[in-house]
Amino acid sequence: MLNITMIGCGAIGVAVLELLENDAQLRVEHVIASAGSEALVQQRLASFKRPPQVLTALPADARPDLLVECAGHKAIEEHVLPALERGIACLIVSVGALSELGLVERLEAAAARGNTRIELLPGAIGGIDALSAAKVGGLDSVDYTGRKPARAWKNTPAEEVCNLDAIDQATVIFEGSAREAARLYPKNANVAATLSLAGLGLDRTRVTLIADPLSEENVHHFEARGAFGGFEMSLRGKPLQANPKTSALTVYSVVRALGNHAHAISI
Ligand SMILES: NC(=O)C1=CN([C@@H]2O[C@H](COP(=O)(O)OP(=O)(O)OC[C@H]3O[C@@H](n4cnc5c(N)ncnc54)[C@H](OP(=O)(O)O)[C@@H]3O)[C@@H](O)[C@H]2O)C=CC1
Ligand SMILES: O=C([O-])CC(=O)C(=O)O
Repeated sequence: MLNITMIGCGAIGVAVLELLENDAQLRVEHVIASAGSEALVQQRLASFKRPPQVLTALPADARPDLLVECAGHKAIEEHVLPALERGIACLIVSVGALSELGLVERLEAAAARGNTRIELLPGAIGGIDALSAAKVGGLDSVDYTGRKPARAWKNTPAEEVCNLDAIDQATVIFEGSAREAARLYPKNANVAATLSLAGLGLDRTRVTLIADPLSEENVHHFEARGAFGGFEMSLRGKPLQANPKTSALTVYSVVRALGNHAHAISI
């Protein structure tokens, strides 16, 4: 059985724990919460048969098989980098964090010192395997459009672009590079960053973000062209009730990735 530590226990974390509750091969022993949020997280876990222990940092002697980040950009600096140094393999969903200059190199160096690995999870998008394979032959362009219901853009810079409560049609709230999208919309542009890291990079991947009051889905659409030919995909994700910014597929992506570490055949 794999012993897992999870960072963050919000919409994604709780849903992952629910799916793993009866899993014979994967066990989340510890959850790392923000300082001051331990009691709240314990409350969220109260109905679990064997709730994980809630901590605010990984104990010095803890050696989980895997550490999975489901928290947000700041958790990479705070928890993932030190865990890598200690040789703990890490899975990351807040891929947009890697848009910060120098962070990719710091993660690589920490993993090399710890002789371990980092896995960036596809989260709310699919087709990352095809895109990163296409990159081997050379890519010419990758264009991504992220469309979410207006409420998903609350408390983001989109509020300065339009009145999210008043718009009655789809409204473009951002056009630019994936690097800038990830900086401005950390909770909404992880897909943009993931596509960039798999494909043309953060500065050459073109991003359009749309607030759509007529949509109930988080729609991720991208088109890639290159030596391999062309490829486009549209993924219409259902948002999680607990957090409309986040698609349910992100939860399944975490469970799939953890399962791939435990099962004899990974797919
Ligand atoms: N790759 C992808 O496709 C996607 C990635 N994401 C990423 O996943 C993250 C989590 O999403 P979601 O669960 O919906 O968000 P939530 O806000 O529902 O939950 C995040 C939880 O993590 C906790 N947290 C934040 N920072 C830290 C920290 N440094 N250490 C420990 N706990 C922390 C928060 O606690 P508190 O509020 O008490 O700090 C909160 O409980 C998002 O921020 C986003 O970056 C999300 C969707 C898709
Ligand atoms: O969950 C989603 O639909 C994607 C998301 O928030 C992101 O790209 O950060």
